Amino acid sequence: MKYTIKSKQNNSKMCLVCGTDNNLSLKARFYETENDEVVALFTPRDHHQSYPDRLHGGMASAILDEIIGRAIMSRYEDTVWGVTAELTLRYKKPVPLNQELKVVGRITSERGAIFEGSGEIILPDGQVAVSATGKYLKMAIDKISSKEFADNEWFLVDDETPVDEVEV
Ligand SMILES: CCCCC/C=C\C/C=C\C/C=C\C/C=C\CCCC(=O)SCCNC(=O)CCNC(=O)[C@H](O)C(C)(C)COP(=O)(O)OP(=O)(O)OC[C@H]1O[C@@H](n2cnc3c(N)ncnc32)[C@H](O)[C@@H]1OP(=O)(O)O
Repeated sequence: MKYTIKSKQNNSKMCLVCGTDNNLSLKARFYETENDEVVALFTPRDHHQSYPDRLHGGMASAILDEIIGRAIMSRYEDTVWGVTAELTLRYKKPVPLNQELKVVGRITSERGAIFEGSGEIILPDGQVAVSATGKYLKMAIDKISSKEFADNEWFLVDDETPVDEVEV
């Protein structure tokens, strides 16, 4: 499936998944698509491994958690944020290291302060390696972060080559 990209989301400095200044981070980039999903591109490295040549399940969980959490921001132009209350994973195939991988996530339901979503890590051959469903509680940004933090540590990183489409 081909996803048309609408916009790129911000990165942060220290997040384990999207932190640009965190040497251990997955350094993932996140894009909002025309069909209201979020797509991430990332390349797991040797320091993210569990068994040799295999991404640690906790790291797979981390990026799936984040992509669902980011899908709600996409729906509300960054005015609604969430914290994870529950996350369920299904590890179907080993996730390789040192190859660019794609992740897709979306919101599946919203009622009051709770939203739910799902996401998948997709292998280069198109197979789903890990899938997740999660439940989140909406939280005002001032309960999670300060204005100073947002001003200094939440920013857009321009791509050297702009990403207009992602084929998954
Ligand atoms: C512009 C500034 C930018 C700053 C950002 C910078 C960097 C960030 C970088 C990247 C990230 C960007 C976006 C990614 C977004 C997300 C991805 C990562 C998210 C996380 O990695 S986040 C860390 C892990 N996560 C936590 O740190 C949560 C810890 N935990 C709590 O903080 C509480 O536990 C809480 C708030 C969950 C509940 O607390 P509470 O006291 O409000 O709970 P309470 O009991 O009152 O429940 C109220 C209603 O929620 C229902 N409810 C509660 N828990 C439930 C559950 N598990 N399942 C089903 N329903 C549940 C109740 O049933 C009730 O429902 P009802 O009202 O209908 O009765």
